Amino acid sequence: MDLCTVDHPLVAHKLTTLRDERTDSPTFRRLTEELVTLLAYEATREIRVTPHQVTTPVGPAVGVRLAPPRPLVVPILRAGLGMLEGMTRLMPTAEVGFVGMVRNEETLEPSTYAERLPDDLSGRQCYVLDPMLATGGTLAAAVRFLVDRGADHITCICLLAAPEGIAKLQRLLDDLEVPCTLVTAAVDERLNERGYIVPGLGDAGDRLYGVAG
Ligand SMILES: O=P(O)(O)OC[C@H]1O[C@H](OP(=O)(O)OP(=O)(O)O)[C@H](O)[C@@H]1O
Ligand SMILES: O=c1cc[nH]c(=O)[nH]1
Ligand SMILES: [Mg+2]
Repeated sequence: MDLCTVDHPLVAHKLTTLRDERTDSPTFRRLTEELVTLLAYEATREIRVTPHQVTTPVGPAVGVRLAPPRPLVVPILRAGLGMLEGMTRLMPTAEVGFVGMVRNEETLEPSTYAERLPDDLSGRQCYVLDPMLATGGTLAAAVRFLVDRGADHITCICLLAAPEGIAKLQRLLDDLEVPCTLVTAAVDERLNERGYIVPGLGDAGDRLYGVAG
């Protein structure tokens, strides 16, 4: 798995406000969308295009357009839903599939409670959205799921990643035969004893949807 940490002052600025415990839910949601749009620019570098000719008011121009089949964007519910709008704004023709996963806060093991994806993902480029890569269990299971369905190119977009989670993802996806890239705004210091990213931003799902603010 390739790792891309997006090093950009605007990303760092927005991420700092996102981390701030005083940032309320509406602002948190808006910043999440803005950050995803910035990360998506990097994350879609390998998106497949095909030559396409148009006529400008002055004459013919050869350009490109996205190649079929349409890319698939997969937010991991619940927190990943906060990233969907920011992604589809950049790629409005993408198809969207959903996976609902929750981490057991005692064992830190993920379980899947919902899934709505195309049955056959052969030849599809997939973009998995989840703000937090902590122990890595959730994202590893989601990537496996997509590859088992035939996806042949996977890009995961996270806002924050822990070194432990990146290492686990590398280990668990070692045998993957399709290209897989992780794009993140930052790699933080470590996980705490409860599996939370330090310094992180707390519980992303709660800050997006759970806590009034
Ligand atoms: O890397 P891991 O250790 O597996 O943890 C990361 C997962 O935890 C969070 O979701 P959570 O389980 O809290 O569900 P939620 O989105 O409904 O809040 C986060 O959005 C990831 O999906
Ligand atoms: O730091 C963390 C770890 C898992 N899930 C979160 O929302 N935050
Ligand atoms: Mg949560």
